[in-house]
Amino acid sequence: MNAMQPILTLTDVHKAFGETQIIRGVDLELRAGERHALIGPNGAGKSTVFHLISGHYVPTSGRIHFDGHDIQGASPQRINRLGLARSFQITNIFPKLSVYENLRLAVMRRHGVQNTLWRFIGSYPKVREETERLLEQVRLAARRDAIAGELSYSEQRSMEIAMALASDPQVILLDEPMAGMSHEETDYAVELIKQVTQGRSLLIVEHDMDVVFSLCDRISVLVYGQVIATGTPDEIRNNQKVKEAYLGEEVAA
Ligand SMILES: Nc1ncnc2c1ncn2[C@@H]1O[C@H](COP(=O)(O)OP(=O)(O)OP(=O)(O)O)[C@@H](O)[C@H]1O
Repeated sequence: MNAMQPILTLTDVHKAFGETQIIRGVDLELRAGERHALIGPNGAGKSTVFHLISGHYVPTSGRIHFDGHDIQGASPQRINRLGLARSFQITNIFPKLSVYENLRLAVMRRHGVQNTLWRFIGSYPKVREETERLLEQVRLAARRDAIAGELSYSEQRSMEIAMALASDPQVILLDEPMAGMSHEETDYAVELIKQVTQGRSLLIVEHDMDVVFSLCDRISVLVYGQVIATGTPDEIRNNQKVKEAYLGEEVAA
């Protein structure tokens, strides 16, 4: 991985729903190995940008380049196979299966072993090993036999991160991973995210400014469908345009 090199680049990306322009020429660069936050007021278009990157929405125009590939218009499955994973709140978790079984399924998916018995048998020890490693990584080893649907709120968030890691992605997208967490849970999740994103790139949407400023190397500010500034936490804190357009007291604080 070549630090400072962009691994994901959005160039003049637009998205309209009917007549309504929501994303109005977004330029955004995620560098290899960095932790990057996308912040902005409610309705600025942050989730829409994530949907565009992950292939759930097709841009109206513009270019999305990921690790040597143009991915605008590609399917979410193809984008995931290329090495970009997005943590979804609970959607691809089977609530009645155990934590271990869920993670094993996610790991098996990566190895393409769900269909072929012979390949499944051949790679089984590897699947087990990787599943165990994931459990350790997100500190859920003690909860391996718990039913996924019965995990505490913050354990569920850890599990979603593990599900995203199962594909061994170069880039991880996290959409408000701390939403609804207590202060202690948030501190714990920040440490966890720091640890599991080592050697990967992170793009995160998060409303908790303490989290954003302590976790991220760089921040991009999205206002009304456009990135108005990108920089280090200090640069963003002192950026006049950002202060005026959006954060004001929060950034100055
Ligand atoms: N599928 C859709 N069809 C029409 N309008 C949409 C669609 N998805 C999002 N929008 C609109 O686009 C705008 C941006 O929404 P988006 O959820 O991307 O903002 P956000 O920055 O993530 O907001 P928040 O911080 O509140 O989550 C909103 O006005 C929303 O109503």
